[in-house]
Amino acid sequence: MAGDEPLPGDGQRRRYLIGYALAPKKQQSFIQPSLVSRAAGRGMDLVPVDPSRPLPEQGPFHLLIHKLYGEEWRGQLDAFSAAHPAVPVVDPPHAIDRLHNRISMLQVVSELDVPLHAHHHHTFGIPSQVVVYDAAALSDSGLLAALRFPLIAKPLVADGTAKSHKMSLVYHREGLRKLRPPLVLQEFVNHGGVIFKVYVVGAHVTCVKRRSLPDVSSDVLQDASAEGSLSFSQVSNLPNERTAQEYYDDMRLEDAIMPPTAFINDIAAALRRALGLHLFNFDMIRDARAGDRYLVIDINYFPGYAKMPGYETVLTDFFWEMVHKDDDTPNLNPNPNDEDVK
Ligand SMILES: Nc1ncnc2c1ncn2[C@@H]1O[C@H](COP(=O)(O)OP(=O)(O)OP(=O)(O)O)[C@@H](O)[C@H]1O
Ligand SMILES: O=P(O)(O)O[C@H]1[C@H](OP(=O)(O)O)[C@@H](OP(=O)(O)O)[C@@H](O)[C@@H](O)[C@@H]1OP(=O)(O)O
Ligand SMILES: [Mg+2]
Ligand SMILES: [Mg+2]
Repeated sequence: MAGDEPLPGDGQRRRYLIGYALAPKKQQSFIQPSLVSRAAGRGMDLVPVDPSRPLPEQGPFHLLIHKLYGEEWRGQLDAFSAAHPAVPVVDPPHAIDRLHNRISMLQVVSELDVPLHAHHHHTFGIPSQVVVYDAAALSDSGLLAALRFPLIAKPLVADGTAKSHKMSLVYHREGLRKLRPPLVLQEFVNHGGVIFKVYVVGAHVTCVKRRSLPDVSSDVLQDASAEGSLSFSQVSNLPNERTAQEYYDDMRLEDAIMPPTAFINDIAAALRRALGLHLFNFDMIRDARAGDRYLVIDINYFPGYAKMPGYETVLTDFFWEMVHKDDDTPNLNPNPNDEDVK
């Protein structure tokens, strides 16, 4: 049974079992020895879940974290939650689903309730965009009338496959012909080549700067002989080898000013509530045309936390909060010094 029984061999101090169900690549990046030992020092053991075996044969778990998809896995989680309603599953599949479609993903941003008066002239939103389901719609001038070039064409589905990250920058109408719907056509907004990635882990929020696509000049847009479109994939996640151009981009990255912390925290908290998720990040750009206007362009479930400074501490605190969520007695010492951490 998952839950309150002390585990065998527990000794004096109660231990907690945290099951993780992750794809091999994710497991390799996220489950670092430094995270495992920090969590162990707080009484929490991270153990891999084998999704092909029934969950009741594994565990007993006090918390399940996962980034796996498919009907079978969903069935396993539903059965687990029905049997152990008190054990948190981070996060519920139905809440994650919303991030698998680039329209529903950003819709939530437009509906957020953030007290903007608290943030002076800072505002946020999303770029103008339309969804295109079939090739015929690409030549529908009515549909495109609402958009200004350049555009970014993004696959409608964001399901973690390499295909779902393959994008095109489209400079003019001709460039639309090569595209394969279903996709989202989104206005490309010049933003100084820097993107802000905001990592959310429960109530914790960290914002980091990353390199982004460079601004598109009006010369490029007016050059009728230029290629109509340019393909790319995961620009903000590129390896660290740098060309001269990238070296220059890095200098711009250092110079870029972070958005105000309170502004970011309020958007993150509102998004967390609206999405019903604990683990996600969102990408924000600063609209170069409009001073302090920020646009959310992407939201990712369970992103690459190992790239976040101090991730071991942040994630360990989060696990601790989750396994103690239903404790009756208020904990007087929620942040004890870590034990056994080398
Ligand atoms: N509307 C936009 N205006 C300007 N640049 C954009 C816009 N949308 C995306 N970009 C650029 O393209 C990159 C990829 O877009 P997006 O983040 O939507 O893709 P993704 O594949 O989901 O990324 P991730 O790896 O973060 O999941 C962004 O990091 C940013 O550099
Ligand atoms: O490892 P995963 O497959 O989860 O890849 C995720 C990747 O994290 P990684 O750095 O650990 O690869 C994330 O990077 P950051 O935003 O944190 O930079 C981001 O690109 C997500 O969109 C990816 O998730 P996907 O959209 O593909 O599901
Ligand atoms: Mg992104
Ligand atoms: Mg994404």
